[in-house]
Amino acid sequence: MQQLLDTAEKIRTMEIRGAGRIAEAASAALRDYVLSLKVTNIKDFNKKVDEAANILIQTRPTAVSLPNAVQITKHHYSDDVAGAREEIIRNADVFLKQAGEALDKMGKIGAKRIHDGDVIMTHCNSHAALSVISTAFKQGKDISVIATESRPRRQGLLTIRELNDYGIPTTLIVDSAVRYSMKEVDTVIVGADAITINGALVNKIGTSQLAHAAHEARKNVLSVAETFKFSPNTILGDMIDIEERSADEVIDQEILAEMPNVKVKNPAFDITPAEYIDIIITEVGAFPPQMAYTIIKEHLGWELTNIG
Ligand SMILES: O=P(O)(O)OC[C@H]1O[C@H](OP(=O)(O)O)[C@H](O)[C@@H]1O
Repeated sequence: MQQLLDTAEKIRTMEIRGAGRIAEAASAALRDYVLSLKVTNIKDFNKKVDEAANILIQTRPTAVSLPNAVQITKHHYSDDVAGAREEIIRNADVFLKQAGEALDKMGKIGAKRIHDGDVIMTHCNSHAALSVISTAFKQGKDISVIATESRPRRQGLLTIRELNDYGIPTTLIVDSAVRYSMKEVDTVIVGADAITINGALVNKIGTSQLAHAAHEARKNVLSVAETFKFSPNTILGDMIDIEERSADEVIDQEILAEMPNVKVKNPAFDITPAEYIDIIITEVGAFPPQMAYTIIKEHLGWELTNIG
């Protein structure tokens, strides 16, 4: 259990971050947990697995990849412990393999949307978006990138380092320079923490103003999202919970304490309506956001049948 708690803590503190990475870490943690679980009764086994699953799911509320990965991993049909354990281990191994392959597939599909000479704007640090950008570059396309800083945690600094290592010409801007810089941009490429049934994109705070500015300037907006980032529960009327993080990510607590009339809001994500997104690149193809229902039914439909 300690190993699983350590992974949960790393996800909560964002030592492990990125919607895809937290899903993979959670799936692996659950697999390793059942490997070490010493119970003989299937009821006890299921109870323990559910408890562990909930610990992982509760670490971060927004990225739906996390509960989806946990559900995919823990779902089994066995009525004995050995069989259930085997199924869960297999589920995790398949999920981790497919998640790795998805990045490559999305890279190849998305790169078709990038042309020689394109200037791409990206936000935060998305491994999925970077897969598309790096694939296009490796194909020999002459591209450059404008990357936002992504306050308050400045994940943009991770992005520019990775782009630099690929050898891709990159410009770093502060988040408030997005609209000013849009005239130079051909295509906006971002990741996703969740896609809702109405095709809305939930992603790092600031994504919606970037997409709004792109829409105004008639520039393309691509989101790169594995199918496990689509939210089945939004079909059932649930809303995506937007994570509020601590004020000290934004301002020093001591300075804030000097100003009793001031409070800080630090939402980690925002919602971009479907009409500002041209296409969502998944590992099974490029879809308009309006096709979210089909993707959920075909790839995550199991969860709907699970809900009473
Ligand atoms: O799965 P990949 O594409 O890596 O990341 C997807 C999204 O996850 C990140 O969230 P955070 O930094 O964990 O809060 C960003 O919002 C990013 O766009």
